[in-house]
Amino acid sequence: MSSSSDFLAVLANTLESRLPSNGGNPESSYVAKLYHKGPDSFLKKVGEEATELVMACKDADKERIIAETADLWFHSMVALGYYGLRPEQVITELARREGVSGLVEKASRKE
Ligand SMILES: N=c1c2ncn([C@@H]3O[C@H](COP(=O)(O)OP(=O)(O)OP(=O)(O)O)[C@@H](O)[C@H]3O)c2ncn1[C@@H]1O[C@H](COP(=O)(O)O)[C@@H](O)[C@H]1O
Repeated sequence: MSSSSDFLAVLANTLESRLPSNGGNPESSYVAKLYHKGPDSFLKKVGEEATELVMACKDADKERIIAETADLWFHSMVALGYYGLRPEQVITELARREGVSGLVEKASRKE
């Protein structure tokens, strides 16, 4: 397989193709169905998957942690796609933060 970010880009292209404006069919596609129903449908899933990830971590169940993280990332990407955003933009934001301690960044906000 190509790099992880390439994979995310391919998945994002698939999600984009499921938008109503691109002819996504809610009868044959789970993502198109979410987009057809509107933001509440996938925002609810983001909340549910985050909670399920917390529970998997509490149980220290590594297989479930991976599966629930995949569900959370996937539904977050569905949200990104709906708002016309790309995973590359999230990766760019994380890269921008690279090397900046969270403690230092937080302290800089208090000034
Ligand atoms: N990565 C995923 C993916 N991960 C999870 N899911 C679906 O997300 C749904 C919700 O997961 P849950 O565990 O909450 O299952 P559930 O209890 O049945 O959920 P609900 O009934 O409440 O929706 C399930 O139907 C999963 O199959 C996914 N559906 C699609 N993809 C990707 O999106 C692409 C496009 O999918 P379609 O639009 O369906 O063709 C696919 O080719 C995949 O690459």
